[in-house]
Parts: sequence; structure tokens; C-alpha cells
Amino acid sequence: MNPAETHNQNNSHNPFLTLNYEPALESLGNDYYDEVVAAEFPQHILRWRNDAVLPCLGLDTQKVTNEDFITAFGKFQGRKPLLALRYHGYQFGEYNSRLGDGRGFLYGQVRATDGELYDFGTKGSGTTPYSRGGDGMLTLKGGVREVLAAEALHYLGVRTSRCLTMIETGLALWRGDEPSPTRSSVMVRMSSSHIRFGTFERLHFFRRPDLSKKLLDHVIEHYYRHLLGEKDKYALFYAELVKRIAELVAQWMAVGFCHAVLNTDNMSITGESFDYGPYAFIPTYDPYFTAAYFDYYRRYCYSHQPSICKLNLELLQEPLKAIIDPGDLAAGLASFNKYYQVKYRSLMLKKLGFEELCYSEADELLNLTIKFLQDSQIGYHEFFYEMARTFSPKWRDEPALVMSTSDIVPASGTSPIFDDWCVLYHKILNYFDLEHLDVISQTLTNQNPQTALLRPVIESVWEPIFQEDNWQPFDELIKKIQSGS
Ligand SMILES: Nc1ncnc2c1ncn2[C@@H]1O[C@H](COP(=O)(O)OP(=O)(O)OP(=O)(O)O)[C@@H](O)[C@H]1O
Ligand SMILES: [Mg+2]
Repeated sequence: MNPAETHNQNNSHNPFLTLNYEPALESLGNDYYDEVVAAEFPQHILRWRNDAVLPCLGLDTQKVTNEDFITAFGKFQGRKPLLALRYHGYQFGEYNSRLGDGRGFLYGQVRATDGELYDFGTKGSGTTPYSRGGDGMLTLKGGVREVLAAEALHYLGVRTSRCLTMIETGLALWRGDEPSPTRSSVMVRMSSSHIRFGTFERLHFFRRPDLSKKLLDHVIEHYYRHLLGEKDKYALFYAELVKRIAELVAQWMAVGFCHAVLNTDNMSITGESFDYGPYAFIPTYDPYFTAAYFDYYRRYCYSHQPSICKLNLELLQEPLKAIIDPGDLAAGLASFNKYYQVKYRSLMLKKLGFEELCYSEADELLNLTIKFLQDSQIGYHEFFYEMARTFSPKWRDEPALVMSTSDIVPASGTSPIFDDWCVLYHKILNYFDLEHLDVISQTLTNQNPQTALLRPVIESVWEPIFQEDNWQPFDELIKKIQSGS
């Protein structure tokens, strides 16, 4: 996006200031947050505006100027209070009581056109009481990476926060993991909620079950509304959270996403995915693929994600035990594996072209697919895209024709696993009528876009920004992601 010419205007006409804000969290009282002020930046250059989410806020994209974004989300004019939320969390297995919004705040909560409440939360907006000596800032590359991850995951069908905007702020930052000095940005995230597992953990740490209960009532009222009025709404809340998280992890696993930092302060109480730091999409199927260079023991590697999220849910039982019967909590968590497996199976079968596959061979196909992908180390995303690209009704005629026009898979007769896979896929295709093959082809295309947000792809759009401030490749990549191509 070319930052368009900006013009002065009266801030009272800024459409971001007249949205349906609700002081939902603020009204809980100041046990949960600290009021903070935003940093003042030397520069404000709008680098990204997410026009795709504006209609959901009831805004007409044509009527929102770049200056509106900058005054609201770069200069933070006209909105108060800005709230740094308090939370703790288990980080790489260790409890950390010195956390909280250290480089962000809750800008506001908005009732959107879908009737849901959304949080606008910042990242890189200055120091707070929780900065722990940090500079309160976000690097430009960090902003670029989070914008890309959120859009990519959203269009792949993952339940995720989105970025509303990202503004370059003109500071020189020093970071150990980027060539420094490096450029700065402030990002505004739109999420279903910024209440984290760690928000409850902090209240437990301070032995305040009264505050935990008040917060849980708030969570149910806003994010689990259908449970209001149920006699055992607290137990039902936990059971549903377990389901939401299990399904979220299944979504990550199917699209080949490794979050990288699954600390309990990065787990949302609504079951939404957020905080995209050192994440990566897996290049090939490697269970031990680890995205964060500082994750020395592979704690949060790709295949550990289901068990780690289950563990995080178990840790959340400690603060919830003051409100929910431990037996109910245990029963809720016991369903995690089942929810995960059902969702993962269904999503993977979709990637293979099947909306519903009740044949006994379904699991065999899934296992064989994973085995082939792991043994061959063929590109994970590339393989599914190639299936979609080369799909032909002829695949029903004989196994040797399955994917025979693709040059990324082994030639027929050269790989026993792949040959077995072709035999099975061919067999399953023959369960369907000829007319149904169009549906399979369409499902393959819908589920497996060509554009995969692999690290080299991110670097290929970052490099022109870094070298010559050329944002065109970044804009083009986002357009491709948003069009599902
Ligand atoms: N540059 C920084 N200055 C101050 N605090 C920071 C900085 N970077 C991270 N933190 C704080 O360190 C903790 C862990 O950071 P983490 O990267 O998980 O969160 P975050 O990315 O800053 O925010 P979010 O979880 O909302 O995406 C948080 O309390 C965060 O506020
Ligand atoms: Mg975080």
C-alpha cells in the first residue's frame, strides 16, 4: 500500500473515535489494569490498513482516510483511558509474575456489526509499568510479520486475531535478533479478547478468588453468552474452552503452523490464536520443527502443540478451582484429545479433497499421507497445492495416473510409500460418482492456496522494504493471501 497523501482534518470527524465503544473491561475496576499514556513518535507513516475488517466495524473503506488511521492509532488522539492489562504466565514452564502489557495497551472495545465485542490492542506503543526495562516498542519487521501471519491464518480458516493497522514510527531500535539499529512500528490488533489464561493465573497468585470470579462472569457474559442462565455455566465454560482450544490447535496443525511461544500469557480465554512473534509455517513435515531460535529444548515444536495446549488448559485449572469443581474441570479436559482428533482428521481430509469421508480407508489415507510427507520431506504446502493444481478425473482410471503430471512427487514405481498412497487415493476416488469429482477438485483448490507464508516468502517481501523501502511486494503478497490464491 502506498501511504496516500494525508490532509489535516478535525479529529472529531475521525470515524474511529465514534465507533460503538463499550467500557466492558474498564468497568471491572482497576484491579485488572493500569491506565497508561502512549509514546509520542517522531514519525507516523501508515504502512498497512486492513480495509477488509472495516465493514465489520460498520465503516465504509472509502470514507476512512489514512490520516484517520494515523491520528487514532499512531498519535492516539482523542481516546482515554488506555489500559495496560495485568497478567502473569508460565513461560517455557517457569511461572513469571513480572508480566503484563509491557509494550501495548487496550485501546478500546468495540461492538461490531456481527454483534460481537472486539478489543483493539496495541503493540509497540511505549512503556508501561510492565516493561521490565524493555523499550516498549515493536520492530517494523515484527509488525510486518504479525500482519502477514494473522491474514494468512485467517484466510486459511484459523480462528485468529487480525491486525487493523500498522504504522511506522521513526525510531531506531536495538534487537539481538535483527540487524540493528532497526526500524520501529506500532501495530493495532483486533481480537475477540485480550484476556489471557495468565490473567487468571495472576489473580490466583495474589489469592483473589473474588476477582477471578468477577472476571469469569465477565468472560461468560461477553464471550460465552449462550451459557448465561445455565445452572452449571462455569463447568460448561471450561468444557467449551477445552473444545475451542483443541480445535484451534487442530487448525494450526492442519495448515502447518508452528506458533513458537505457547506460554500461558499467549493463550486467549476465548480460544483465539494471537501473538505472532517467531512463528513459522513448516516447510516440510517435521514433527520436531521448532520456530523460535531460543526454544533450545524444542518445547514448542510443531508436534508438541496439542500436548502443550492441553497442559496450559490443565494449568488454568489451578485458578479456576476456586470457582469450578475439580471433578468438572478434569472431566472437561478429558475430552481434549477427542476434540482435537476429530477436528484434525476432518481438516486433513478436506485438504485431501474430501468434505466427508466415512470409509474405513479414511484414517489409512491420512496416516499414509503423513508418512509419505515425513519420509519424502517434500514441501508440505507444495504437495497439497500440487494435488489441487494437477487433479484430474483420470486419477480414477489407474493409480499410476494419480499426480502423474506433477514433477514434485516420485515417478510411479520409484517410491513404495508414494505408490501405496496412489493406490489408496485411486481406490477412494472410485467410491464416488464421476459428477462428484468436480466437488473434490473444488475442495482441493479451496483448501490449498498456492501462496504459503514460508519464511523465505516473508524474507522476500522484507528485503525490498529493508533495502529500498519498497512496499510493493508486501502489498502484493497480502493481496494474494486475501484472495485465497
Ligand atoms: N520491547 C519490549 N518492551 C517492553 N516489554 C516487552 C517488550 N517485548 C516484550 N515485552 C513484554 O514481554 C512479555 C512477553 O512478550 P510477548 O512477546 O509474548 O508478548 P507481546 O508480543 O509483547 O504482546 P502480545 O502477547 O500482546 O502479542 C509481555 O509482557 C510483553 O509485554
Ligand atoms: Mg505475548
